[in-house]
Amino acid sequence: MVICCAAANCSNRQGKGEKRAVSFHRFPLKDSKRLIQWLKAVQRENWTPTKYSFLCSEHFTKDSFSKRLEDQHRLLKPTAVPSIFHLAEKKKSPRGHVRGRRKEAGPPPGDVREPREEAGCEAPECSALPVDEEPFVEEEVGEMEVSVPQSEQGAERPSPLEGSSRRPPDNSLAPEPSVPRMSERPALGGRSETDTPAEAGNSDKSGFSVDDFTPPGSGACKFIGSLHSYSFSSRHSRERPSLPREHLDRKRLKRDVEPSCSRSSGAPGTCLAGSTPSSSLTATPQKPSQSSSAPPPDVTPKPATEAVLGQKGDTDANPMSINEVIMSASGACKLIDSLHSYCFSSRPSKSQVCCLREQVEKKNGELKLLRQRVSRSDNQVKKLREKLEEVKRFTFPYLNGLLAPDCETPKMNPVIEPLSWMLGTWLSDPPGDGIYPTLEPFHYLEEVHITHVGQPMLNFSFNAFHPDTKKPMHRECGFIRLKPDSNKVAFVSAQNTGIVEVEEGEVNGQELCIASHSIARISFAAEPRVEQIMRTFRLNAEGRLEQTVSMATTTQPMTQHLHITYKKVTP
Ligand code: HEM
Repeated sequence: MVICCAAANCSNRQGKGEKRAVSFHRFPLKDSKRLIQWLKAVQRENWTPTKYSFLCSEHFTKDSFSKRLEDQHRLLKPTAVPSIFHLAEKKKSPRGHVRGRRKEAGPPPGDVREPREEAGCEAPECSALPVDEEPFVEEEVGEMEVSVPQSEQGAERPSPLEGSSRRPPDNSLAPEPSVPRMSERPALGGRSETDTPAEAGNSDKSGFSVDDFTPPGSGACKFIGSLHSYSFSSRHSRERPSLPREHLDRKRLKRDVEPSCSRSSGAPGTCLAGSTPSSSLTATPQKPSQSSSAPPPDVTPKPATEAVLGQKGDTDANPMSINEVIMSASGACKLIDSLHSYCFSSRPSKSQVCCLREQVEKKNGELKLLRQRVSRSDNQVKKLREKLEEVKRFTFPYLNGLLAPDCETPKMNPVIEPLSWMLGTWLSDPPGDGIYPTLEPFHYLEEVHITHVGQPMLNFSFNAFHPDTKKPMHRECGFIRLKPDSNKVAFVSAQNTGIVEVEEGEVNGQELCIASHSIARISFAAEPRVEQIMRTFRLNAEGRLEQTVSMATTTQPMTQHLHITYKKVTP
């Protein structure tokens, strides 16, 4: 790491051949009031300091410094404001360097990430210093600044006021005996002396490890961690708009991971760049004795840049404005931290969603089973209905008419009105009685349908069943007509025994008396032949329909054959 002075026309940098020590001091990023004072004094346009920006001690008056009691080490006073600048002219530095005016739109000089070719840090070793030029970086314990004394190989030891140490010519990073505080610091940088940039691959090249922001196994946190990286990289890009991103990344990769001891091959423990995390901008002074009595230093690897330049809590600055610099110092990380908080707080919801999804899938499975059960039940119900219909047909065949679907009854023809009392469905009640001289008495069930369809006639059907077996017996059907404007009735019937007959008579009130007018029979009808038939229908006082049938055969005179009473079951 090379630290350069951010002042225009100042080429002071750490590690450059200097005859005298110059210390470097961070910009007071956390003290907005004083930061503005610094920026006004620096007078650099379109530039914003970052935590990697420094001013060298040449821009401060002598009274800006104080001495630490313990070792007379020079400290920048917390109220110091730079005031010594050479802004207008080019001049040759006392050390022979030409101070070129910095490019205003270029990346910040003095920034440790500044490319080597940029003004103010043009030394080729800026990004990869030879080991023997590896800068001695001392973490200044005074408030605000990191004092980075530079020493030249073989140069005289600088005064305590200007710096603190130099490295031995043999490239040993052994501490200066007069600066025990440094010698007591082991190589606590983000990497050990044997680390190589490749070995530090887990660390972001900006000096921040992805793991710094990413809890293991957390995809969301990795994303948020990338926001951190973007926060730094995007600013970096804005500061170098003319450079391709790959170029920038390559440079940053190379430069940012190299703390002052990164390439050191010196003896272990000689790396003085490894500052502790306490090297924040508000670090309090340390006594030399504290080091000797302090517990063993934390050897946990730290991100390289953090180890060298300060805590990662010191956010980089946004180059857009001073206010944004201040805001970004605290706001950006707060925002990202809040994303972390949201990330963690939202996880229970995600698990709840997963839980609910499992429940929904489970319910869907149950619903599928229920549908299968309902389907099976529907089939069972269908089969049961079919069985019931079959049972009804066999048990109460005369009820078929009752189960017939309803249909709108047409308006009755007035001609048949005298016979309207016969309309309806009738069931035998009690069973009918059959008698005849040649027969054993018997009983039977009968279902009668007497209807009309709007025509001037009645339609009838008589269906007899065996009372025990329910098997069909005698059946006949036909029509009953009325002669208009009279009570004369014609009864036309066709019987299953092979007889077709016409009976005529009169209707009187609720009684119909008819007698055979003509009887026809099939050639193979059973004997004895029916010679004459007489019937009487009446509606009795109880509202029941009664029928009486008498007949005369070739062997028997007119004798009653049937009597039955029906109970009306439908209109
Ligand atoms: C107007 C309608 C009917 C006429 C004209 C009629 C006529 C006859 C005749 C001629 C016989 C033979 C008698 C004999 O052998 O001497 C007979 C027998 C018989 N009829 Fe009727 N019948 C009628 C209605 C019924 C009805 C509604 C039943 C009810 C179940 C019935 C049941 C019987 C039985 C059981 C016999 C005896 C066995 C047989 O020959 O089949 N008849 N019927």
